[in-house]
Amino acid sequence: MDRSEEKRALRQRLVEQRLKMPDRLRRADLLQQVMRIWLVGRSDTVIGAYWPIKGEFDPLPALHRWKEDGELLDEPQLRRIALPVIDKVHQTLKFHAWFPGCPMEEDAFGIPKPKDTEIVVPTLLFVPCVGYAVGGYRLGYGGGFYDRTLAQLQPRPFTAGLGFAAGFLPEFEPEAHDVPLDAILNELGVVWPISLGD
Ligand SMILES: Nc1nc2c(c(=O)[nH]1)N(C=O)[C@@H](CNc1ccc(C(=O)N[C@@H](CCC(=O)O)C(=O)O)cc1)CN2
Ligand SMILES: Nc1ncnc2c1ncn2[C@@H]1O[C@H](COP(=O)(O)OP(=O)(O)OP(=O)(O)O)[C@@H](O)[C@H]1O
Repeated sequence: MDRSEEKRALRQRLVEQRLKMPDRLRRADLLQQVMRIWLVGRSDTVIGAYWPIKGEFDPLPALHRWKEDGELLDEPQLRRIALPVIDKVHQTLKFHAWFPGCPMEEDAFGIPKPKDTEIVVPTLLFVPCVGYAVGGYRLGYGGGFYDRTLAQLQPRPFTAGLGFAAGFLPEFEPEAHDVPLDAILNELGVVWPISLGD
């Protein structure tokens, strides 16, 4: 098997396993808590996330609460959530404002995306992971959209991968185009960067 066939087989196995996860609700609840605690230390006002597919963790409930927390704190700048929209020409992602109930349409992969809302520039991106590894490396669906987007975005947003513990890949070998994530969170806590304690 060559590298791309190997990655395809690995993706398929991880997605099937994720869809079958018996305790996903509990694990998702834990990861929402990890996200909320982690976000307390950040000062972002625009966060990019994703509309979950194929058993991905849903980051939107925790982000909606993050947005409401900002309103309670009476911050001068309103907090905003954004979702990715594929730029067909450049094969990269742009981020459009999203709010519950916002008009949506399906993209080429059948993933709902905001319809005609404002383009915004997130300072933090939550990135969905099929698998992930030490070093901040990530396995996605093979479109290369995040790699291409991160290679181009100026200034580069802080990137935080989200995945379940079962997606951890101890033997993953990154490729030259893989842009490492700055942090990775799973339902057990922050798993990258590895903290060595004080
Ligand atoms: N929820 C979510 N939205 C997202 C992404 C994501 O990873 N998750 N993306 C992140 O980039 C972009 C869409 N990228 C995608 C790339 C490929 C496939 C896909 O369905 N691929 C085929 C073939 C996979 C293979 O080669 O193994 C498939 O799964 O059948 C879906 C989305 C933008 N939106
Ligand atoms: N910076 C880049 N410029 C051009 N092509 C790229 C770049 N980064 C990745 N690619 C291409 O995208 C393809 C898919 O990459 P990879 O298998 O790493 O995707 P992935 O990270 O799993 O997918 P995704 O980000 O869509 O979830 C590769 O064949 C690669 O050639």
